[in-house]
Amino acid sequence: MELFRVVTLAEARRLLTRYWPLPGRQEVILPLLAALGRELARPVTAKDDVPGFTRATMDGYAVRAADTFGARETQPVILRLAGEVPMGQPAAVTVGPGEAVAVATGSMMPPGADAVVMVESTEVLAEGRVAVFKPVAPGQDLVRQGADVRAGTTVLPAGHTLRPQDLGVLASLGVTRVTVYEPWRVGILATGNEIIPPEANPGPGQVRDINSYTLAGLVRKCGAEATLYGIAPDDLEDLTARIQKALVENHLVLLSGGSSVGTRDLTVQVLAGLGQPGILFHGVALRPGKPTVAAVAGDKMILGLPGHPVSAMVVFSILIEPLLRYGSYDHLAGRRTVEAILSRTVTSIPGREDYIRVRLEAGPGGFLAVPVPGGSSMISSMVQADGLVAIPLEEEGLEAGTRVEVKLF
Ligand SMILES: Nc1nc2c(c(=O)[nH]1)N[C@H]1C(S)=C(S)[C@@H](COP(=O)(O)OP(=O)(O)OC[C@H]3O[C@@H](n4cnc5c(N)ncnc54)[C@H](O)[C@@H]3O)O[C@H]1N2
Ligand code: MOO
Repeated sequence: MELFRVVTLAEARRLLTRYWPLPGRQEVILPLLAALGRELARPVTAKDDVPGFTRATMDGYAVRAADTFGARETQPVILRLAGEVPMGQPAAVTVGPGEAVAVATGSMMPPGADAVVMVESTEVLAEGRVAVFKPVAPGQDLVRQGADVRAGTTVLPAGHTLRPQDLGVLASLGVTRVTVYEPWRVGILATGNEIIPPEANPGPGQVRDINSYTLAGLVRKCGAEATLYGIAPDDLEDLTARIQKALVENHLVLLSGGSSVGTRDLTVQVLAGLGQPGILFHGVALRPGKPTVAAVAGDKMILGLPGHPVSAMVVFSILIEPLLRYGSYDHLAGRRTVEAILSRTVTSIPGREDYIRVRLEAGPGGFLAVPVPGGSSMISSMVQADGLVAIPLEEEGLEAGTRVEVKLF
C-alpha cells in the first residue's frame, strides 16, 4: 500500500504558490461593468485630477475665510453678494474682499474664495448683502482639485480584482474599458463507481453526485468559470481521458474522490503520469482533507480532493479559494473572518490542523461559535454551518470560552 507523504498545510500552500498564478492567461479588454470581479492585467494611472475643479461641499456662500473671522451670532459679518455659481457651469464671478458668492453642493468654487459658509450660518439681507454668523477656516467645506485622485498616480495596481468602488474610480477618470485577465477556467470531475447524477435514482450502494455542485458553486463564487466534466468510473483509461480533456480546456482541474489509499484509488496514478513536474504532495496534515493530492503538468494544475463532501469543500476553501480569488494566501481582506467565543470544548489530535464547522449565534458579548455535529460525509453539516474554525497543528483542542476566528463561507 502506498503511504502518504503527508505535508503540513503551510507546506502544501508553499508548494502550490510555487506554481500559482499559472502562466498563460489571456488578457481581454472589457467595458467597465463587464469587468466587475475581474483581475486587472495592467495598472491604471489617472490621466485627470478628480475632482477636476475645486468644488463646494455645502450649499452656502463662497467667501474669503479671513473676512469671516470674528463673526458671531450677535455680531455677524456683512458681506456683499456678488453673484452665484450655477451647477455644472464655470464660475464666472470672482470673490473679492468683503464679498460672497452663492454656491451649491458640488458647484465650482469661484476664484478668490477659499472657504464656504454653509447657508444655515447666514441670512440674506436686503440690497444684495448677506450676514455671516459664524467664522470659517480656509479650506472649509470645499474639496480641492485633485484631492480625491491626483493625475499621474496609479489608482489600481495590476492584479487587483475590481470591486464596485473600483469601477467608480475608473468611471470618475473616464476609463470605460479596462484590460483584465480572462477568468480562471476550472474543470470539475467527480470520480467513483458509486456516484450517479443527481437526477438519477440511486440503486443499492449508489449515491448522488454532490461534489460537482458544491465545487462548481465555490468556483463561481470566486469569479472563476466552472465546467462540469461528469462522473468518471474507477477505470484508468476513462479517468485519464477525461482528465486530459478537462486539462486541455481549463487552467485548473478539480477531482473529487479516489484520492485515498484504497485499492481502487486511481487518481494518484493518473496524476503521476500527466507530465512534469508531477505530484507536488499527496496527503496534508489536515482534518478533514488528509487525502488531498496536488499535481502540476506543464502550465496546468490538478487538485484531487477527498470524496467526502465536507472534506472537498473545506479543502477548497482553505487551499484553492484564496488562490482563485486573490492570487495568494496572504491577502488580508480575503480572510473574511469574524471573532467569536467558542460555545463548547472541541478536541483535536496534535500533528494535524483541524477545521471544525461552526454556526454563529448572538452571544452576550458578540458572536458565539457553536460547533456543528456530523462527520465529513455529511453535507447537511455544511448547510447548518456559517464558517470554519481552525485548531492549530500542535493543539489538543480548544476550550469552551476560547476567542476564535471564524472564517465565513
Ligand atoms: N484506510 C484509510 N481509509 C481512509 C482514509 C485513510 O487515510 N486511510 N482516509 C479517509 C478520509 S479522511 C477520507 S476524506 C476518505 C476520502 O477518500 P477518497 O478521496 O478516496 O474518496 P472516495 O473513497 O472516493 O469517497 C469517500 C466518500 O465520499 C463519497 N463521495 C465521493 N465522491 C462523491 C461525490 N461526488 N458526491 C457525493 N459523495 C461522494 C463516496 O461515495 C465515499 O462515501 O477516505 C477515508 N478512508
Ligand atoms: O480527512 Mo477526510 O478528508 O476526514 O474527511
